[in-house]
Amino acid sequence: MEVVIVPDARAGGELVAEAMAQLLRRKPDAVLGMATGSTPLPVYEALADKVRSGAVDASRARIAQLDEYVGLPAGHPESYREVLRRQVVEPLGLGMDSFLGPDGAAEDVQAEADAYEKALAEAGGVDLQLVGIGTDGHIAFNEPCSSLSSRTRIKVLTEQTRADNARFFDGDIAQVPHQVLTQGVGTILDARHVVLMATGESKAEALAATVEGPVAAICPASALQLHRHATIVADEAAASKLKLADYFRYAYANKPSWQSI
Ligand SMILES: N[C@@H]1[C@@H](O)[C@H](O)[C@@H](COP(=O)(O)O)O[C@@H]1O
Repeated sequence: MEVVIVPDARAGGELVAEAMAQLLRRKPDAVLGMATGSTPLPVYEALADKVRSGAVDASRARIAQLDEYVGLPAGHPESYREVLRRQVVEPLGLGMDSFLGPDGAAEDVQAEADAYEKALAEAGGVDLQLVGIGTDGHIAFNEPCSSLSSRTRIKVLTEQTRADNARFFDGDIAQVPHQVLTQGVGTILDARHVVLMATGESKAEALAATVEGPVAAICPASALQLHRHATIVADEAAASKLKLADYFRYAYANKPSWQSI
């Protein structure tokens, strides 16, 4: 995996948005897997700027959802479908016909998960999957000890993740659902390129386990070590516990100029 240490979240956002733009120039109907949370926001802002300025045409892009709360009523502002509609689909000038995602309000949740796997396969698979990381090393909503070959399915959140996400629910953990639908670790590994973005000190420990620890289900993000094209984009604070940080900086500074992330 390549580890790119950037000065701040804004620089990371620009780098990842440019990789998405390059992909769209090469493959205009690419499937972009988009994550929720605070971390990817600079990517979405930078990509929308590129679309507005005409630097890239995203009109044929397809947007795929990573995970979703179970049981929030359709249209709930914190359902990830709504979050991605506000933060990605609309700013890129797309309609929801470009969007792929499971319905967290479906009655038969496992059937919905299976249908989502099928929809992703029929769309030709995800070209670039952006993920964040939880403080416990989760990717999407694959909590510690998730199967590293899991597919989209229902999961129960840890208390820590619910506490971390309570800020989106008026700071009230009681409003954060216990159950979620999430792409599995195996589903994420099927994407052609996976980009994990991490910013801030609170992610430093999980990031060190992801990059330099063993591949282990206790840190689901460590499964990215098995991916042939995984890129970690971390700011200085998130990278602060990496033992090989100097090597990663050196490698990035000396890579071929034609090679993007
Ligand atoms: N399901 C999401 C993850 O996809 C995200 O990576 C994580 C971290 O969010 P943040 O980027 O806000 O720290 O939050 C949630 O748990």
